[in-house]
Amino acid sequence: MRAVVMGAGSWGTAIAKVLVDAGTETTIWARRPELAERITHDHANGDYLPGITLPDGLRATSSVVDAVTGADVVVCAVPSQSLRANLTEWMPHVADDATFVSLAKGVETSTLLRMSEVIAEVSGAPVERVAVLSGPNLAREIAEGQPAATVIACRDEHRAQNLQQAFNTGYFRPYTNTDVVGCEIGGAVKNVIALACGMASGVGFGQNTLATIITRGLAETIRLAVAVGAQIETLAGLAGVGDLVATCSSPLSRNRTFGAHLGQGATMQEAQEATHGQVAEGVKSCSSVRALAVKFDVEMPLTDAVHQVCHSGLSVADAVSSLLGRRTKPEIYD
Ligand SMILES: NC(=O)C1=CN([C@@H]2O[C@H](COP(=O)(O)OP(=O)(O)OC[C@H]3O[C@@H](n4cnc5c(N)ncnc54)[C@H](O)[C@@H]3O)[C@@H](O)[C@H]2O)C=CC1
Ligand SMILES: O=C(CO)COP(=O)(O)O
Repeated sequence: MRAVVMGAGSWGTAIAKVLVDAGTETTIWARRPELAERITHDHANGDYLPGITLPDGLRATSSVVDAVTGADVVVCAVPSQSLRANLTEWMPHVADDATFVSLAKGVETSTLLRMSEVIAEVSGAPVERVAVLSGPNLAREIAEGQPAATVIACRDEHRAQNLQQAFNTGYFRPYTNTDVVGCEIGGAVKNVIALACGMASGVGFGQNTLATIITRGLAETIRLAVAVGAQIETLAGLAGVGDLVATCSSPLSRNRTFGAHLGQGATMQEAQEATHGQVAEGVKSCSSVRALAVKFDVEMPLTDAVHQVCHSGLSVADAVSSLLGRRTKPEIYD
């Protein structure tokens, strides 16, 4: 099996290292030729993963044709809102029977499509050839070889099992799942909830508040996921609660960090500058997740609040008051 990782940001680079460590022949595509050079010659990607030594076996290129030609597995490692444009450019060079793996955690704002749906639409591939990799996987920890597990979801179980072998190392343990919808909704919504946790910690609230946001965030994630067609068990797994807890608790999370700046009183622009323009997917996905919730008639108060803070100028303090001022209700309802 020959894999190509399209995108040499933090997660693309870490997952390329995983693939090589798993014994899979791997190329990584970087937009900038100088970055491809550095990965090839210095075995480093200091912009995204400073201090990490990449394996000698990892080949890098900035040529799309060179990267994609002959690849059996195309791993899509660019941000959600730019996946469509990137993939459109790559497609003329992708093999007819290639398998796609999406790493992106978001929902397209212009169409409300999940990333696997965007891939199927742009590539014309049947959904059985599109997989998703998602779990509690902060890139830096994985690149350091810290143990973690993940989920590889694909409607074609046999394909998921082949991918499981391609990504399986002594420190990175993939489980298979056929519930692509559950994994994708879990991954997209946890970024929004991580923004809320960041806001709370930025304000100075403690663990009770964070646990409340994580738990109620999971409740609204489950409501949306099930409405869209997911299995509830997936949200109790690595791509649901696992990723939610990791992202909401870790200072390494870009979404949580972005939210923390807002909680400390920064404007959106200041938060963007403070996080050096790094992608915090939840900032855009809170709009598409909220729109999906409206479409499926699902109540998502935390997502609503994050959306209003990020896009309607609501202050974090007012968002807190409005969340706590809602009518009281039972913990469990449909
Ligand atoms: N960093 C992490 O710990 C994890 C990230 N993810 C997801 O993986 C996806 C990629 O994330 P990262 O690698 O962390 O992002 P990143 O910001 O570190 O890197 C993005 C890569 O995409 C490239 N790119 C191509 N077209 C682009 C465009 N139009 N705009 C911006 N960048 C473009 C950039 O050059 C860069 O190489 C995201 O959806 C993220 O949510 C998932 C799990 C872990
Ligand atoms: O998806 C992630 C961990 O699983 C990374 O989260 P951030 O994008 O918030 O850094």
